[in-house]
Amino acid sequence: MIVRAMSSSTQPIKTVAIIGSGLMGSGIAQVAAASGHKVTVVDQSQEIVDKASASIQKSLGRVVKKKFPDDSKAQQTYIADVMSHLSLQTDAVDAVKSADLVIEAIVENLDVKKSLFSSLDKAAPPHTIFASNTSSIPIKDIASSTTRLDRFGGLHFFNPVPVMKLVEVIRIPETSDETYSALEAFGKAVGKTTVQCKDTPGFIVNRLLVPYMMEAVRLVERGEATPRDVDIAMKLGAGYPMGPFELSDYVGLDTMKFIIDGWMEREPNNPLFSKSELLNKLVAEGKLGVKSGEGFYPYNKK
Ligand SMILES: C[C@H](O)CC(=O)SCCNC(=O)CCNC(=O)[C@H](O)C(C)(C)COP(=O)(O)OP(=O)(O)OC[C@H]1O[C@@H](n2cnc3c(N)ncnc32)[C@H](O)[C@@H]1OP(=O)(O)O
Ligand SMILES: NC(=O)c1ccc[n+]([C@@H]2O[C@H](COP(=O)([O-])OP(=O)(O)OC[C@H]3O[C@@H](n4cnc5c(N)ncnc54)[C@H](O)[C@@H]3O)[C@@H](O)[C@H]2O)c1
Repeated sequence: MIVRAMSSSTQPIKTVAIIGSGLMGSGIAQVAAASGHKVTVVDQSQEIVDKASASIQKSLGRVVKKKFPDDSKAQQTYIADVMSHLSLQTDAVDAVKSADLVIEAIVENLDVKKSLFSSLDKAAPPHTIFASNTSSIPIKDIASSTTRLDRFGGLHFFNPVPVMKLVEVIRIPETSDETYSALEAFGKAVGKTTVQCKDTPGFIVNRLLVPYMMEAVRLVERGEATPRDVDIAMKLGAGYPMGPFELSDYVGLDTMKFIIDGWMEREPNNPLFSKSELLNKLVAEGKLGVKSGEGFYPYNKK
């Protein structure tokens, strides 16, 4: 059964434009298409969107193995059906012209996000709702680049999107009740549990998770344990599915650095937000984690 969210004008959200086709954008596109929405995914080059298409198909391959075990025909039909709801392109302005909902999942940088939303605001129809998947930037700061504050909110998904069951729905004071309801309904329509949070640094999950991950890095910097032993300890001693170094590599060390730098700028005296030389060094060397082939650990380059 296809469950669709409602847009702020109480029309069902049928079409979704997702800007950014990296780790998060491709995952959000997958779950939105799988729940029957018409999805357009945008990134900066054809090469990047081709890579995203391949990664969505690979991820769907994992989904169908569970959904239709031992039925390769049903697996192929399902993948083809989901992919038929998806198109990938490089023109964001064109993509938002027919979108009921725009979800931004580009680099964690306020100026870049504002510049994108400012141009999309002029191109999207009046009813279109805008949402950011930012990990750490205040939604109100991003929304200030548009004229649709009442139709703006945060939709914070988790990595890997097809597996993680939560979406945080964030409202700013101007977000209308209709917009909030539509965002919440969209989260549910793509199969997630939603929680509400005010527009505070890191919302709920990252406000607790990122200081923990950064403290693990500082523990290693102080020479108290190796990353490997910290990871083993937190998995076996605290029941986490990944240790903090594995998780940092999975999230992306550039994203981690953007998050902590942004918070430190806002609250320079908060020791939970203090920077790490080790993290900065790895990012400067291009060691961004799984996506670049190396972070705290080496990975097989794909
Ligand atoms: C910073 C941001 O703002 C916020 C964030 O996102 S913070 C990060 C939040 N994410 C986490 O904390 C992730 C923690 N890690 C985990 O939960 C697990 O390690 C994991 C789900 C990533 C992988 O699980 P693990 O058991 O180690 O590996 P694996 O067996 O390959 O995968 C488990 C299941 O998920 C599925 N899966 C994993 N990745 C998938 C993907 N990208 N697409 C589809 N399915 C996937 C697998 O097929 C498998 O399904 P099965 O159990 O039916 O066989
Ligand atoms: N990585 C995570 O675990 C995670 C989890 C939740 C939220 N987020 C947030 O989601 C957003 C995306 O993170 P990600 O991990 O997917 O990053 P990523 O680096 O994997 O992907 C970002 C993509 O955005 C594209 N991009 C950059 N500027 C663009 C523009 N102007 N127009 C179109 N595309 C553009 C890049 O080419 C890249 O493909 C960030 O705001 C991040 O903080 C990340």
